Amino acid sequence: MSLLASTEADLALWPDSARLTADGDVRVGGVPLTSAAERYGTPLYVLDEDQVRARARAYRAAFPDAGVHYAAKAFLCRALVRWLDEEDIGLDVCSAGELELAVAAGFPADRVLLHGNAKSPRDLASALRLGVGRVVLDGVGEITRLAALVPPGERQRVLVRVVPGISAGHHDKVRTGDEDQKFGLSLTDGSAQHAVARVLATPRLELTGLHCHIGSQIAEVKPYLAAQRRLLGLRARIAETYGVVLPEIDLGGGHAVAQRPGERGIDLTDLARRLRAELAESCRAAGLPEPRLLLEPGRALVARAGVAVYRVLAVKRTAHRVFVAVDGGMGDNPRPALYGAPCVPRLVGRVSTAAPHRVDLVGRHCEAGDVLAPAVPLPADIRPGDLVATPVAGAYQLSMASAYNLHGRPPLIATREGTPRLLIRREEPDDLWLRDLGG
Ligand SMILES: Cc1ncc(COP(=O)(O)O)c(C=O)c1O
Ligand SMILES: N[C@@H](CCCC[NH3+])C(=O)O
Repeated sequence: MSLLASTEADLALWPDSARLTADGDVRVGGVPLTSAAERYGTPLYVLDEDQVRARARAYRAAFPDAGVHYAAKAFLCRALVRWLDEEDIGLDVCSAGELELAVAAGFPADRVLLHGNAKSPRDLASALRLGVGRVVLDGVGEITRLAALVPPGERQRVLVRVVPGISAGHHDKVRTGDEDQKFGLSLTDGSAQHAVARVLATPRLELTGLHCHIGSQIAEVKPYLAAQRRLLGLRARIAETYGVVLPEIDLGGGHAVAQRPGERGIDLTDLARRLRAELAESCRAAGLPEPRLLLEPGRALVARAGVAVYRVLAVKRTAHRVFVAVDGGMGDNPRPALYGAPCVPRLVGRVSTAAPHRVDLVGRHCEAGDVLAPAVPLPADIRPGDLVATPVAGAYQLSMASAYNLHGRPPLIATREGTPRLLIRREEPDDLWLRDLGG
């Protein structure tokens, strides 16, 4: 990133509501970050409710006939679940914990999909007890385990997760469409076809469709078209062999957002148009009715709505570097350490006329690798007590946060029309000690 790009520090990556004020503060959802940091302490996560709702509406507008299921692993809390329900978005969960929280918040279980490459007995029992809409089968062994739990006379709707042989995404660790990884059933070695045959022969399961998820942070449309083609090919063979026309295909999530200045996220309108055109063409050629499309975006619904706010605790100059250490780090945002993911900080709360300097923005955890952003420009006069905020913080930060070094996890507030609401309180040392029974 050039030094200039950061001094200009436009708010393109920030929520649409973000406004710079004359004194160097930034308002998000009408709430000044300095006053939020004063009131709730730092590190602090801020989620702009209107931004989440706007993204949900953008999906509904681009995919009016599809089922859009938010991938709860990106971030989950009860208020968010209610906003999504109001915006007619379904959910994708991957544990009993996520499912139970959503249902406790009033989310209708029949609009939830349950995922997991290794579903526990509790995951499956919870899914059946709460009446989850669909279980996405990820292995042949799961077929009998699930069927055995379905009460007599009832049927559980399921999808089969297929490995389409197409992978994409920002890092090897999140590419999931290739052969020889832990997710899904291979088309190439026949496992997917075998699972389909088994499900069709299992009276307590109803196969509604095929699923794939090729990876995360994908900005191009082409990999989705290729994956859709594979699923439609299998669907056509199933129709030929068994006379069963599956009513759904699920292309998973993975839609990219801009994480750096100048970057672009996926173009939803283009994605929708090209998927729909190809779906229509392929089904016409096969002489089959079109299936309903399901999608599972996580990041693309919430990432840009989130901002993380930190307080600078220390500035250290060494022979070749300047370290700016904040009161968070890999505990609340493990993405830079895990994937080298970008993080674009800006000074908030005062105007600095000092020239930008390259610094390493680091956390306060006991690891040399606790670097939030290496070699990023911040004003040369940055000092302890300053606030630094990082945008695009709404996905896979708090949901992947840990209490490493017994620093509790940060709170999260929602902002809307100038009003902050505390949605998740700070995790205090007491919360952590309570689990330690001392014996
Ligand atoms: C099965 C499945 N669906 C959806 C998602 C959501 O991905 P993203 O947040 O990149 O949209 C994931 C995570 O990558 C996933 O594993
Ligand atoms: N946690 C990953 C994406 C999620 C992968 C889940 N299948 C990231 O931050 O990029």
